[in-house]
This record gives sequence, structure tokens and C-alpha cells, in this order.
Amino acid sequence: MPLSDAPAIDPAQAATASAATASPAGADHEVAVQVRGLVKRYDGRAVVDGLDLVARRGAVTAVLGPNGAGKTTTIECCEGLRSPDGGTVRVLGHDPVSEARALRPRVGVMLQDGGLPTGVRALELLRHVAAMYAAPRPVDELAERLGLHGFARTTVRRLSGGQRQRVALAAAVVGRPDVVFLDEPSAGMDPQSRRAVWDLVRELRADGVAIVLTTHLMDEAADLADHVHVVDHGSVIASGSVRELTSGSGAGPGSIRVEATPDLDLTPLRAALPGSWVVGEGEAGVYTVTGDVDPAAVAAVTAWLAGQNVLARSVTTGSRTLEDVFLDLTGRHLR
Ligand SMILES: Nc1ncnc2c1ncn2[C@@H]1O[C@H](COP(=O)(O)OP(=O)(O)OP(=O)(O)O)[C@@H](O)[C@H]1O
Repeated sequence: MPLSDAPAIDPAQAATASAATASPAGADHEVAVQVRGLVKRYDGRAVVDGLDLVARRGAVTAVLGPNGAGKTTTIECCEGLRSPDGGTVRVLGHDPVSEARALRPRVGVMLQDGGLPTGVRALELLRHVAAMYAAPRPVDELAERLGLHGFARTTVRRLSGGQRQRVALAAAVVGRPDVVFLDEPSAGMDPQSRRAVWDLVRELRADGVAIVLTTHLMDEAADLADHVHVVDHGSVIASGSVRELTSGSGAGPGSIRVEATPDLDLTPLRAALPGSWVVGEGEAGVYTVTGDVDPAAVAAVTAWLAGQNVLARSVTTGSRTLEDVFLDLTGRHLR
């Protein structure tokens, strides 16, 4: 999808619109994190380069992007762990570096590498973190939800990657924060743990917490996120709800998927469809026909199959997935 067709929404504009329409009932959907024109350089190279981002209360905001796109650096600037070289970052109205004290009790952070002290036992660590807050969540209940009791007395050093992630998540949310930053929260977790994490994230959202998460799992973003920012080369290249991002420029579903025999001649199909359509064979024998799908397009596809005397295993219409959109936006080359 070319960028010009991407349903991009200017995050700064969106923030202004929301501030004007914020519910009088309270904090729901108020802007909690606002990043404008963020620049961060390492060795003279801008790894974050004019990035705009908005995250609201009572919403999950996903930051997606290829390796090295600048996601963690951006999140770390929001957490006050890195000082920006340009632009502004506000979390709950505060500068996260100069006003860190004001934010500390209100912000939960789960770092990509866990960032936990390694010599402490898992549950002791959680109790210790909880004791730093005025009104923490009940530790045993949180430990139960995230299945920490099975390794409660194991030191962090000896935990598996997924177990460590669960402890880090528990530590990030035990203080009942208003904003939570989760850097790849379910990386390395088994499917059961991932579901427990997702349930917890949904509950936090229902409680009005602003959740900002980075992930490489497109199903995680598609399931959880109210708003997605796709970052590449240090700036946001597309932004919107999952539905906005995957529905393309038209109103209808955005693709027809055909499973048939490999190496079919696509020329007659391309000739039968308007020039704006994109036709390709991804994996062998799986064809994706992308455009504003209507009955005539489906008829063209089945006529093309009939013309080649091929009985397809399946012909389905549907929206493009978030992964399709992500790959179209960021390309298929490795970083
Ligand atoms: N402390 C540092 N010194 C020098 N370069 C750094 C430093 N931290 C990050 N970088 C570089 O900045 C770029 C962005 O890194 P960042 O960790 O923000 O990417 P990311 O989008 O989170 O990637 P990933 O998906 O792999 O976690 C990378 O090229 C990285 O090598």
C-alpha cells in the first residue's frame, strides 16, 4: 500500500481533536502521552527522526515497526530513560526527564530485557515493588493471575525468559499506574501466558489506564490495539485503528485470496481487472488479489480460474491482515 493511500491520521491533529471532545465524565480517552517531533541521535545518526505519537487513557496504543525502527528508543524517551535531542514528550502533562518524580508513582514500565535485579526471588521482588506504592494491587492476586506462584521462590536470574517477562509485567502494573509502557510484553511467552497478559491488558484498559506497547506479533496488535502507529526509520509512517489500516482506501473488503495450483498465468487476470488492482502469488499456489473487492472482481477471479481449467481449493474475500499492511508499508527486506 503506498503511503499516500495509507489511512494515516496525523497524531498531533488527533490529539487536538480528542482534547476538544474529551468526555466530561472523566479521564477516559484523554491524551495521556503526547510525543511531537521527537528526535534522538546516536553518534550523529537520528534513530528517531521527527516522530509524533499519541496515546490515550482507556486505550491500547501499539507501536509497530521493523527491528531498529526506533520503537524502544521512543518508548525509553517517554519513560524518561533517555533525553530527547529534539521535539517534546509529555506524559500525563509532565516532561518525563525533568519531572520524573511526579511521574514515577503514576507510570508503569516493562523494559524489553526485563530490567529486573537478578539476585532477588520473584515474589519477594514483587512485594518489594508493591511496597513502594501508596495503594498497590494485592500481590498474591496479581501473582495468581500471572502464574507466578509456581516459581515464587526462584531468583530472577534462574527464571526462564517467559517467566521473567511475567514478573516484569507484574512489577509494571502492581502500583496501579495511570500509564503503562510495555516493550514487547509477550515476547518469549507460551500461549497460556500470552492469554493471561492479554486479559490483564484488557482489564487495565477497562480501568482507564493508557497502555503503550511495542510488539512484533501482529495478532497481538490486531487483537488488543485501539490505535496503531507504524514506525520506520525513526518516524511514524501510518497511524490509525486496525480497521482503518486494514480496510484500505475503499469501503469493501480489500482482498481476494485464492488457493490453487502454483505458477498460474496471472496475465489474463491482470487484464480483466482495473489497473489499480494488485495481483500476486505469495507462497506457491496462494494468490492475493488486492483492491476494492466487489462481485465483479470475484467473478473475474473465478473466470480466470475457469479459463485455466483450475479448480481452486478456496476462494475467499476479506480484509487484508495487519501483517499484510505492515509488510506493504515497511517492505520485505531484512533490517
Ligand atoms: N545506546 C545506543 N547507542 C547507539 N545506538 C543505539 C543505542 N540504542 C539504540 N541504538 C540504535 O538505534 C536504532 C533504533 O533502536 P531501537 O532499539 O529503538 O529499535 P527498535 O525499533 O526498538 O528495534 P527492535 O524491534 O529490534 O527492538 C538501532 O539502529 C539501534 O542500533
